[in-house]
Amino acid sequence: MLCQSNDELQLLVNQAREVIHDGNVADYIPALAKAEQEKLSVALFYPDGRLYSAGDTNENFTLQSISKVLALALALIDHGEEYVFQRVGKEPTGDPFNSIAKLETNKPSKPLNPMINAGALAVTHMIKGESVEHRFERLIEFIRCLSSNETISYNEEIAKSEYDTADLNRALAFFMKQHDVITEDIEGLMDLYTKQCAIEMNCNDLARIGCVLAMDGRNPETDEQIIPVDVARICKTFMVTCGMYNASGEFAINVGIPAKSGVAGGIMGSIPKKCGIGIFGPSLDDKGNSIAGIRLLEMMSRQYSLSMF
Ligand SMILES: NC(=O)CC[C@H](N)C(=O)O
Repeated sequence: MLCQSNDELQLLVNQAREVIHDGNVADYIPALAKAEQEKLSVALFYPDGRLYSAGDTNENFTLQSISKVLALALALIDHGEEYVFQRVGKEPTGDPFNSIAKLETNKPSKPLNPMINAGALAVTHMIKGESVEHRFERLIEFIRCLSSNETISYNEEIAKSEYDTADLNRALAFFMKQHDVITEDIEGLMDLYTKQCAIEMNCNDLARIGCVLAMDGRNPETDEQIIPVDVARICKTFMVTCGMYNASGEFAINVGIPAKSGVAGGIMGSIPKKCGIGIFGPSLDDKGNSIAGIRLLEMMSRQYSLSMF
């Protein structure tokens, strides 16, 4: 049986806190280094509207790489599968999320999947709109709709901090421009991408988004089909194969659910037909995943038999 109370979750949060000091907060984006390492929160959102949560649940965090799943959904809605996958692949890399290595060795020169930075930049490039501002407005409206929260916004300080220091991402983008995967002005794309990564919410909002994906793209409360069924399926499949960076294989064995993490410490889980999970814990392991968040999911998976496999 799945979790039925906040108290059950609180016990798991207390146990998972034990590993917090085995990790570190991300600091390659300077503003992220200010995060409080001890924070930890979790929320579960069920299709019948129940929400269970524990820990620092009011704490806001930026989506970072979790936004890659949502940008992919919008690009697939905008262009369809064929167009998108002509420009970005479907295979895991086994490399760190910001690696440039396989961009050069893979032929034809396109990023291997939409969950690594190169692939995400190519996907964000595909979001339709009349200007960078309009494209960002479309993406954030989409995310407001998915989370049923009209107040979702982005963190300007973190967006600017990443924009000012994102030279590795610029390098990835310029490489892809040389190979016609990206055709727009790179500074505009970096502006859009860094704002996308800085979209902010708490674990309750994230659990609601996870639940929409779990319910094949349908908002269980309003019955609105926000994401087409096939697009939701593709997103969840990438979450399984590439969602936890180059720890996705181990995570599939130890936890066994579609999940996507970000370097601010968020993890979005989506258990097909059952529920959405939102986690925030900024202390990261050496692969860049929330160390206590992973521990929490491992314990939840065992206690509630969550693995799909
Ligand atoms: N892994 C992540 O969360 C990376 C996102 C971050 N904004 C980057 O592009 O480097």
